[in-house]
Amino acid sequence: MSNYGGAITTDPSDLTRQNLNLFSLIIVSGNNVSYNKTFGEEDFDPKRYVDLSLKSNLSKTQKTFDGLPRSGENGTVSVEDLKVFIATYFDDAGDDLVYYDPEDFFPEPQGFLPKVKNPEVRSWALEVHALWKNLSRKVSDGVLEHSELHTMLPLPEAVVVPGSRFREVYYWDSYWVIRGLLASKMYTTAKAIVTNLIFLVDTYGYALNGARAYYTNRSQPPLLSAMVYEIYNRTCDVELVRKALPALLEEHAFWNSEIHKVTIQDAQGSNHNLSRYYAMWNKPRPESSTIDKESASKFSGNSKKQQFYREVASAAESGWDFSTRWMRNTSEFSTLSTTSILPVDLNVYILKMEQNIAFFANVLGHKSTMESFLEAAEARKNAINSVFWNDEMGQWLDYRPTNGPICKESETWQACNQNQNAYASNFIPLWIDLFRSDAALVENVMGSLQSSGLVHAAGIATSLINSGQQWDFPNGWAPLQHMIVEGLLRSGVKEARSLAEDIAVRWIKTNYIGYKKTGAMHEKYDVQKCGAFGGGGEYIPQTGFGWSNGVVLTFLEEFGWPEDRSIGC
Ligand SMILES: OC[C@H]1O[C@H](O[C@H]2O[C@H](CO)[C@@H](O)[C@H](O)[C@H]2O)[C@H](O)[C@@H](O)[C@@H]1O
Repeated sequence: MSNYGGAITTDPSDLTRQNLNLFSLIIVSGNNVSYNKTFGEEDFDPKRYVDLSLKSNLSKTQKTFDGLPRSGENGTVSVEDLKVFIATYFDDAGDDLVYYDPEDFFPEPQGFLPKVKNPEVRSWALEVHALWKNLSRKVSDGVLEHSELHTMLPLPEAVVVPGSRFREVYYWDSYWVIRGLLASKMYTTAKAIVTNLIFLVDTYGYALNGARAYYTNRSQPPLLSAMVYEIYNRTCDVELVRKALPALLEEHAFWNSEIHKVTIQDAQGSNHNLSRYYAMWNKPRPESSTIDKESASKFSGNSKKQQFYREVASAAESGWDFSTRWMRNTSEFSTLSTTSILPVDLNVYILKMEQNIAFFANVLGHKSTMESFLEAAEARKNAINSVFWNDEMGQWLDYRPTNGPICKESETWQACNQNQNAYASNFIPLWIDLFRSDAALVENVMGSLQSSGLVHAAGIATSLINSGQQWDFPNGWAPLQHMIVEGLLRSGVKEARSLAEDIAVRWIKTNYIGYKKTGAMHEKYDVQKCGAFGGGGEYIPQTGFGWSNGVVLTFLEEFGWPEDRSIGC
């Protein structure tokens, strides 16, 4: 288990032990191979190289690599030699996961989306449902027997991957995959995903960003308790709750540990504890090493570079990699300052975790745990209201303490430190029953959402800033649509329900038209145009796609689709 209390717990030699293969070593150590300029095709993706697995042990492979002919001042290896070397010593990326036929998959499960009456929509929904088969995998015997040759981690159960370059399980994606699997009645597969995440918490002390050795320095938005809650709601599986509770307590401690916890004193002098993202890593991300090095080249001096790398990895921990949300100057990527920001959504997820732990403790009869987590939830709710809520705007805003990097001593709250830019995350508290139980508040927030400029023809934009980063305008992401729609829907306010349905219909249509045009479900969409997929960021747009499939199925289950409603834009 990792000791996340320290500043950095994982160095490259540690990574080697944890299966990070030769390519990550080459990339991490900055060896003289310039991949992005001299090697590979136009769609070069550094992640591919850290996903390859070694055919035999590292020392032999390393020796051969060291012996390759070099030229020029930098001792560059030729593209041809490198290609031969890779083909000889590595198996392909993706070979370490094998296709898996989920036992609970049926082409048309009993009771599938009963409210979807329109035949065209129904037949598409069945195609989306069938994608679970394409995305189901299990780790190969090679990974289980020789994990030192792979960056893939040896998960005990079958997995559902997002798709394309994302060949491994991702933490927060799994929540929407599970929501979709529940609509598809695939309860065994949903539980297997949770079992894998519990395995990661048991092994590392927290749920990793993804199931790869190079993700062992950070987590992702903490939604494990929400996954267990949804599965329990459908299956009443008390054993699952019993298995999950210790892992959830451990995860809660992780997010409240020294590196994540920040104390803010409000205008009335009361102290509030909130959490931030903070990756245990201050080097280039192995899966995006060439890109990170190039971005860091602006900084002179090791310590500035290291701080920048930590901000980058922490933004990846947020799931919003990358976004102007994390930049002090929204037009300058190098001003990334993730660890200096208290994010609304992270604290909402932790509040949900606290509520869920209290609920599970009650199910298992652990009264004192229940009471202490009800108290923790109440305290965090107050903190969210005191630090993030902006009454004039009717939104919850990220908070950036005055003095830049968050210091140990408690900071005093100032209104001007709230980030007033419109982000979809400003509305995520609606997802929590504690915030949506007040009808007047819901109406206020709903009005604010409608006038924010975020609601577009094909869904809710991530932000209003077109920065070229993928978690900004004009991209819309399935998880953000889902949390806001579900929040509005469950508020019980009539107008909020109809706004929720309106957004869900726009989202379903854009997914449908995009699917008909391209034959695929996409990772993100362009909310300006119905049927257009999103772009920007550091990799080419991906298809598959776990959370998009999950959200479409969840929306169709909730709202249905009447026979006479057109699916065209
Ligand atoms: O390889 C670059 C980054 O890719 C991941 O982030 C994106 O995809 C994930 C899977 O769908 C998603 O969870 C995340 O929100 C996306 O931004 C990965 O999670 C990053 O850590 C990684 O550096």
